[in-house]
Amino acid sequence: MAAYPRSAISAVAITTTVANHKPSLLHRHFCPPRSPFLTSHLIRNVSVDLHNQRRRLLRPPRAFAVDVSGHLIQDAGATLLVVAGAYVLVSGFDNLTQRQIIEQSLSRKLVHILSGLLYMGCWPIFSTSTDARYFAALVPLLNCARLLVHGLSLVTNEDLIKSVTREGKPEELLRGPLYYVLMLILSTVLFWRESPIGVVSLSMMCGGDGIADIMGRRFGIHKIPYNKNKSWAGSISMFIVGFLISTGMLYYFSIFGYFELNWVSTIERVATVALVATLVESLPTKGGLDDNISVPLVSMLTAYLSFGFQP
Ligand SMILES: Nc1ccn([C@@H]2O[C@H](COP(=O)(O)OP(=O)(O)OP(=O)(O)O)[C@@H](O)[C@H]2O)c(=O)n1
Ligand SMILES: C/C(=C\CO)CCC[C@H](C)CCC[C@H](C)CCCC(C)C
Repeated sequence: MAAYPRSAISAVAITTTVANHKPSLLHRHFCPPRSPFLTSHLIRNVSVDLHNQRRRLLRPPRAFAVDVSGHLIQDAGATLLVVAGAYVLVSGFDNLTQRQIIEQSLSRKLVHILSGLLYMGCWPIFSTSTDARYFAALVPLLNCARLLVHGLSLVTNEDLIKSVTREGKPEELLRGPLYYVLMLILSTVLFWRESPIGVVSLSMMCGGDGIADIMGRRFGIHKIPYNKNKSWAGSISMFIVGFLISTGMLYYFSIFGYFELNWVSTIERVATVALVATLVESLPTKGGLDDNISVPLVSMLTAYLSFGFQP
């Protein structure tokens, strides 16, 4: 850094800010320029017109404004896109159920598996702004409002009821589906894409718990000794698929650089979370906690204890 005249460094910082719109302004102000061509070019400019360069030095707030409005547009666009995606998913499964291509119970579980996983899969399209998580959380929040309005029968929407309830009663929207979107909001705001805790917990709730139902209904002949409503097929599937989806999602987010993981210890930790979540899901819960609350919460606690808090 000492090799560069201070004026040239500031000029480069401002020029690169306007040209690149990268997130950290401070970082760019204190890093040497990357291109030697750019440096010599700017040094020439600076020596020719010091007055103009001083005027440019007064402009960082403008560059900052460009960054902020860029993030705002990106986050608002991403939110709209994901809201539309959620609408298409629910209507699409209603359509498949109406045409009797799939049963209502399968549609409900596929919406359960896909909506949360696709929602997480969309997180990288949000900006690097600190507010991005709140924009993302708007999507389950809007769905939460939708479930409340229809669950309380203030408005009737057959599509939503057919694709996400078991018996087709509006009040069912106020249980499993509502808890599900509340957990999406909680995890988004608390952990976002920056911590493995939220990613693993939501993967267990969406992928693990969802597959336990699908496999348990089809192949669940052998029941678990302490719970005649659950089967070995359901629980073993939950453990294996929950583990695989969690690891896959962690890998996906690590590709974007949101966190770096030691894969040997990560695999052990994810296996622990999957095991604890599967055990909790297999317990008898007559009138007790819904799986959409117990599975993500116990996964968060176990992941917190094994990964440590990485907000
Ligand atoms: N470990 C598991 C989990 C579920 N199932 C089967 O999957 C179906 C649904 O289970 P579950 O999700 O626990 O039922 P509910 O809580 O009543 O429904 P939901 O969670 O979908 O609201 C049942 O046939 C159950 O036997 C299973 O065999 N083994
Ligand atoms: C049936 C469900 C739970 C019962 O166990 C899931 C209910 C899902 C909600 C009605 C819809 C949630 C939508 C997500 C917040 C966003 C999905 C976006 C994506 C791009 C499809």
